[in-house]
Amino acid sequence: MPRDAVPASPRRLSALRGLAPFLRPYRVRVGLAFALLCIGSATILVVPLAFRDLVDAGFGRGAAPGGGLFGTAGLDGHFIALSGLAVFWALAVAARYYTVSWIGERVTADLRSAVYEQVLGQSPQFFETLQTGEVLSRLTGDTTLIQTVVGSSVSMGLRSLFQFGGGMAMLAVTSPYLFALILGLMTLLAAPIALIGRRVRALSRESQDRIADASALAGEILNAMPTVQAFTQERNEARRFAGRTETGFATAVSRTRVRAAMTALVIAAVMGTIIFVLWIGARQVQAGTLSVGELGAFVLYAALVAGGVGTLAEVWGDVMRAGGAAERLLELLHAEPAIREPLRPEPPAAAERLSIAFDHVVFCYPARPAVRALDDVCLDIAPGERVALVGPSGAGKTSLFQLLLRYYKVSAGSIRIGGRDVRELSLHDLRRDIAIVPQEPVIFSASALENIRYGRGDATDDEVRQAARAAAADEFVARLPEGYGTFLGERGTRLSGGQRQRIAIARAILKNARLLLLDEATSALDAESEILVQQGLDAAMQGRTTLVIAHRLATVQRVDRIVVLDGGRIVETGTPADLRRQGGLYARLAALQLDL
Ligand SMILES: Nc1ncnc2c1ncn2[C@@H]1O[C@H](COP(=O)(O)OP(=O)(O)OP(=O)(O)O)[C@@H](O)[C@H]1O
Repeated sequence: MPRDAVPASPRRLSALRGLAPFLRPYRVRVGLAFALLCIGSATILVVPLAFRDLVDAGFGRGAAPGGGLFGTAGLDGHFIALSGLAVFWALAVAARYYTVSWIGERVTADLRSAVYEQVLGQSPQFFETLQTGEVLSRLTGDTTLIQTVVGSSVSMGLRSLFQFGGGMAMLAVTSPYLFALILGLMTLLAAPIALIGRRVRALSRESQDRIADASALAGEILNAMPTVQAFTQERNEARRFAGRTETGFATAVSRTRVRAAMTALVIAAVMGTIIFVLWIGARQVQAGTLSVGELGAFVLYAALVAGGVGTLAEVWGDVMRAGGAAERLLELLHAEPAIREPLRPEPPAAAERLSIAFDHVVFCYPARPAVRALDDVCLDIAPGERVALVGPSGAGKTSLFQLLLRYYKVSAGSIRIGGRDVRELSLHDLRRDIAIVPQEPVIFSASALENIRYGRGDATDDEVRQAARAAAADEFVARLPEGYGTFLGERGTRLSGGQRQRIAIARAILKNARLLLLDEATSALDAESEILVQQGLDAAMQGRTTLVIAHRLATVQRVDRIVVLDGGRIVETGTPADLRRQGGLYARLAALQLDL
């Protein structure tokens, strides 16, 4: 079901209350806005009275002495007073508009930042179930809805409510008979207009959904352009998009048709009522039971009431939609990260080199609780030792890295770094001690310099260059059009796979952490650059506890120990030479790869 089509429920509206903490810091401004709103509304309710006196004093029989709004002022006096009222009203409206919009923008900005910060603290498990596109749409679309409501709809609604309530009261005071007439006509016309209004709302939601469909399709396809072109699907994709746009057009047209009919009905109803009341009122004026000014004031109040009702209907729709938006945002805001920080974290170990210990570690991914990705893994790694993890695809090598970084909770057993259980360290301290080169390096849309500096924000330009040299990245970066200042494009699209990998290695070297994790760090490199990068990595591994995942066994011949994983279990450990002698899984893999 499209999310906007969810019917209104009290729960959705009460979600708006969850926004109160965001308004609280600005309560003085909120109070000011409310005061301005009251002043503005009161002023507009006085205008028809002034109008009545003006007409009666100027053109009619003259106001009763001392009975008008401005006492016994003459025609000029009335005009001056009326102009004064108009200026005052204009100023009050402008001041209210500014204050309320300011609050709306401020609250939206605070809400966006708060939600974003909360999302950044979530563990990877969170992103497995919630698509990033969904988070983005909540951050932009839903916050904009709330901005509309806080920054204008609520004040418009309150103003219209005042206008409606005040107008009705003044109508009753000005002429009870005509008021009763109008009330009767309005009740008669309310039902058909409300019915059509509901249909318009449903259709406009539908047309929004159709637009969202089309842009979702475009988003996916634009991200996959090389594939689309390689399979020469441009025409098909254009047709698919045009199809969805057409559906959107058809929905929009049927909405417009209903809306046009409704506009005709509303105008006819409002004008009909006014003309009818004017007619009856004119007869009363003729009969001398009503003054011309009173009739004029009555019509003005009737227009105010009609305007108020129209705005209230519109605002109600906005408020309902904002209720849904608030619900979705608060859901993100109150999402508890699956990985909890310890209440009283231990300080990290002080040693220069850190040991790692996996103690009977069992691990199932939350998405597949029945499958053990790691099964009773026990592994002690001495400080400064270099250990290679090898094994077939899906054996659980990357999962070990994920657990070291505490992206997930172990299902059983424990992991210690430098003697401290990872659960007792703060996530910040734990991850500060780990430099990782992931399987698929991430390049940000920034310069080469900034991309490497991501490893350590306070590194000098010289330190960045040194790290780049160690990762054999210096030479290719220097040849880029603007050297280190070259913009690398979104997701690093302007680099080759091997170049991306070297940037990631330089970043990890620059971080200079006590543990180094390499996940197939050199898989995308040609033989020549691999030798260069390997030299850089060898330098980086010096004196550092290092875990290397490698499929190509040639790259891990110089490590201290090889651990062979299969189906989530450690099946062999030893030096490369030992393992070949044992004639197990490693020996088979080595025979395939090294002895060709
Ligand atoms: N997020 C996840 N949710 C559920 N299962 C997962 C997830 N990530 C990995 N797995 C599963 O866990 C098992 C181990 O995966 P892992 O990535 O650790 O293997 P690997 O040895 O690193 O493989 P490769 O060498 O291909 O990278 C695989 O069967 C995989 O399908």
